[in-house]
Amino acid sequence: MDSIVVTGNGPLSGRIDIAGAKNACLTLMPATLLTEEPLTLQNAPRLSDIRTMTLLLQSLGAEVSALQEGRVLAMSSHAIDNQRADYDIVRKMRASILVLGPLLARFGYAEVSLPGGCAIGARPVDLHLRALEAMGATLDLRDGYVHAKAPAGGLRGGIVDFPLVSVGATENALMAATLAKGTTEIRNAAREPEIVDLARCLRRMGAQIEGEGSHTITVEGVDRLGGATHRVVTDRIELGTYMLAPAICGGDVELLGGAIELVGAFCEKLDAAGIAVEETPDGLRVSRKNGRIRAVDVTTEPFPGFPTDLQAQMMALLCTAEGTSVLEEKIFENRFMHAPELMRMGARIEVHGGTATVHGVEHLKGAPVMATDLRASVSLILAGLAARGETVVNRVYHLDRGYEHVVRKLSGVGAKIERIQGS
Ligand SMILES: CC(=O)N[C@H]1[C@@H](OP(=O)(O)OP(=O)(O)OC[C@H]2O[C@@H](n3ccc(=O)[nH]c3=O)[C@H](O)[C@@H]2O)O[C@H](CO)[C@@H](O)[C@@H]1O
Ligand SMILES: C=C(OP(=O)(O)O)C(=O)O
Repeated sequence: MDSIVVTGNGPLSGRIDIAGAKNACLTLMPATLLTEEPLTLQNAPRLSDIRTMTLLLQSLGAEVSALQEGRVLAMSSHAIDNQRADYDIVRKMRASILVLGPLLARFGYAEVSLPGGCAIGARPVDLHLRALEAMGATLDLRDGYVHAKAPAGGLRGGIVDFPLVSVGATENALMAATLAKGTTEIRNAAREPEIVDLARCLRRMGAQIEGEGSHTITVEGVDRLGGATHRVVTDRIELGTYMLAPAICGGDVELLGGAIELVGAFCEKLDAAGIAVEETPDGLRVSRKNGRIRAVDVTTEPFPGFPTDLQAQMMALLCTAEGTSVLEEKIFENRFMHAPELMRMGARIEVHGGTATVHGVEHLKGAPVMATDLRASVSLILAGLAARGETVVNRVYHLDRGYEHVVRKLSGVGAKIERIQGS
């Protein structure tokens, strides 16, 4: 298995291109299932999760071609001949559940393997299922699969009232509602930029949607959707991750394609920690002058709050802050697995349930560490950039799910980082 070797070597400077969002692309791709006309996505990230979604769509009979070195995905679902999403693919990626709503809405039937738990938490899909039931679907859980059936005549609009905010369940409900008969109101909807991006793409395909980005989304079902070409929104998590690179080891880096509105709550915490962020014509510039980072407290929340997907990376920064920071993880019940690995590098962290208390130390020391999930992996790389000596991050396949060309991007701004091929 490959590993990444990072050696702390001082301030960074230069520019990093931020890719299209993994989490937007993973919901835009299943939207192809809603129409027999072509859907083309531009600014797609080149990631293993995107390849997994490609395989899943192809297993259903969709045509998916990666053009321009993977930056453009040309898809067509005119010949879907299978409505069963198999365990072998679904188990690799939780976002696979996002084919359920579109398949059910267009074909009236779908079988999708339950994705199961994962390292960061149990992550049930009950809210996805409740949303589809509110549109008249009958669901049966058998042999580890969800067997979903629409009523005769297709899904019907209804009230989907989520008891808690779920990004994926909002996406499934939104996609299904576009082809349901009548009006669907999605209450307590997620407001993430990826939801807004999905709604914009669906609207280009002919859907009638209002209210995306607010708590209530209203969808007027249409008989059919057409094709579209859509540019995937910037990846706010990749953006935040690379904003932390100059924050953690000093310097001045411009993030091309970045925008404050994607990372508002995160920028407020950087400001409190003493990191300067300014808008430029091409994106955002982050700089850190001399002196230590200040400790800050962070609580993860649904958008527009501080994202759980940046919690691990923020913890890496706070390990060397002056003072004590408290991080509260409110979205996933087991998302501090990076803490013991950071402690191997000399960090002082105490974890009690969903709270991690980080006592800042002067500096971290390089060590061999193990990546446990996607964002944990990159937090260890960030910590390694600021540590004294060499850090070897093992098990980097998690990283390939969500970060394209991480070595090229970071070495382009002066970091000492290389990938070692495993056996
Ligand atoms: C592919 C993708 O876009 N992944 C993102 C998406 O995941 P995902 O869509 O899976 O996350 P959710 O927003 O659904 O999860 C939020 C919380 O709701 C719970 N829940 C969710 C669904 C459900 O049916 N029942 C239930 O109890 C989850 O266990 C979790 O505690 O949003 C998360 C929260 O911002 C991000 O960390 C993930 O990177
Ligand atoms: C948790 C993440 O992704 P997924 O929902 O695909 O597991 C993530 O992007 O940090």
